[in-house]
Amino acid sequence: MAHVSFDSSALKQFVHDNELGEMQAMVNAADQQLRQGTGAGADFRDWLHLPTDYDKEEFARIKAAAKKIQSDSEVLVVIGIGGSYLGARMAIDFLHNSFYQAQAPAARKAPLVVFAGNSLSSSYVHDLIELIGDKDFSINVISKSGTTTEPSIAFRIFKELLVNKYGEEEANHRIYATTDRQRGALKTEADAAGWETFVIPDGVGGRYSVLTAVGLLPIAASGADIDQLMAGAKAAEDTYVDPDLTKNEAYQYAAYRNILYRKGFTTELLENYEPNMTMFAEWWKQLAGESEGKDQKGIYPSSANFTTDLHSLGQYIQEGLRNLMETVVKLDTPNHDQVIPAAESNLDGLAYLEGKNMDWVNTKAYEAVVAAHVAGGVPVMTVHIDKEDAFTLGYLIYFFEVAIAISGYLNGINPFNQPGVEAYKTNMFGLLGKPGYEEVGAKLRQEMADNQ
Ligand SMILES: O=P(O)(O)OC[C@H]1O[C@H](O)[C@H](O)[C@@H](O)[C@@H]1O
Repeated sequence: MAHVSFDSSALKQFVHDNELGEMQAMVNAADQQLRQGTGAGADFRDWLHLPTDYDKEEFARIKAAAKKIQSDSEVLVVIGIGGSYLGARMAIDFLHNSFYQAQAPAARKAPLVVFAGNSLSSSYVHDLIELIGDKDFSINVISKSGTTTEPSIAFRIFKELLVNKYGEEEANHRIYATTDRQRGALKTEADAAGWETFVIPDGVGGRYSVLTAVGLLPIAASGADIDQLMAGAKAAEDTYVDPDLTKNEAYQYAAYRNILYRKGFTTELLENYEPNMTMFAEWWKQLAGESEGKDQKGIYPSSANFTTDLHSLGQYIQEGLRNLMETVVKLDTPNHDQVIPAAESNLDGLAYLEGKNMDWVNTKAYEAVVAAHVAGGVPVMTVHIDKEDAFTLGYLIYFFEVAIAISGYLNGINPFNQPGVEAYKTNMFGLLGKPGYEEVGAKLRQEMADNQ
């Protein structure tokens, strides 16, 4: 049974039968660029074989560190942004009880994993400090570059809190740094203080790093099964190797979204019918957006959460500007189902659903939405997942990673760089007065004054 399967049956009115086959030659070329390393960004392809070639010694250390954190901390503060944040966040949401954050520690059997350094909000930091209160805590600071502003600021604050609570020596046993093997400020500081460090391999970019220590340590600390996560990714690595579009569903997805993009469907909504998959879409948005949005082109990745957003965005999707395509990640079997109870009266008009399972209703909603949106001119693709467990998540992660890489090459860009994110940083450093950015700051301040 396929753990992840791709369904393009709702595309009939948007894509002719011949079109997929006509992408085959381009897909072969993209596959070669990716697998032979002949494409742009070839130095960042090590995620391709991570599920097989990961560092087993480090993997064991990750598990040991997770155990230690579980034994001595009620809270784990995970500090990171972008690719150093979203993977762990989405996986923890995906793999736990929906109210995991609110569960009593005994039921959770693991520390509460909270995230910081993913914004510059001072209130958020204040509130998190209040949440930690006098609880025992540890810090996992994650940054590939080791110099990103948001996590650096948060780390200063939480490190100070930790040192004040435990003293320098014990604090050093409660800080876990995940960073570059040898470069960057974080690595230098970690070495000087003797923190346990984990490596973000050189050949793995941030948005492709969830199956490295970046994702694995927080996920393991949360009590989820990282062996199964890797096993699922490995199964996907073995599955999506043949570039033949009749056989490779990840490549099919990449090809279809490019066919649709070239017809003017320039925004893709990643959708779910499970609230605990909201963050999965956030992870996917970085993966797709940073990989593909460059050289003044690329599909704009967006998301919607159903059925919730059918009552807000639904109107736009049904009848707004016709540049949307949708990709639903549809869970086929929920971990827990719920029967709609019988009631004495039928004042709510729900008698016709008595005794039915809620998930059956959810699936009918999905089928109804696909039909309505297709009729409204929105192409819909579906990625079915059979379960919401660690194995399936690993599989799903790999499905999207490989699909987005192929998709980027199909659109003629380097899927593994992100030059555009530097523009705002340079301006911000100028305005903040960072040494070396004085000229930028002066120029910007002048421009702002002129515009007043
Ligand atoms: O891990 P870091 O070096 O701190 O980077 C965190 C994130 O910020 C950057 O601005 C990049 O756009 C992202 O690709 C990266 O994932």
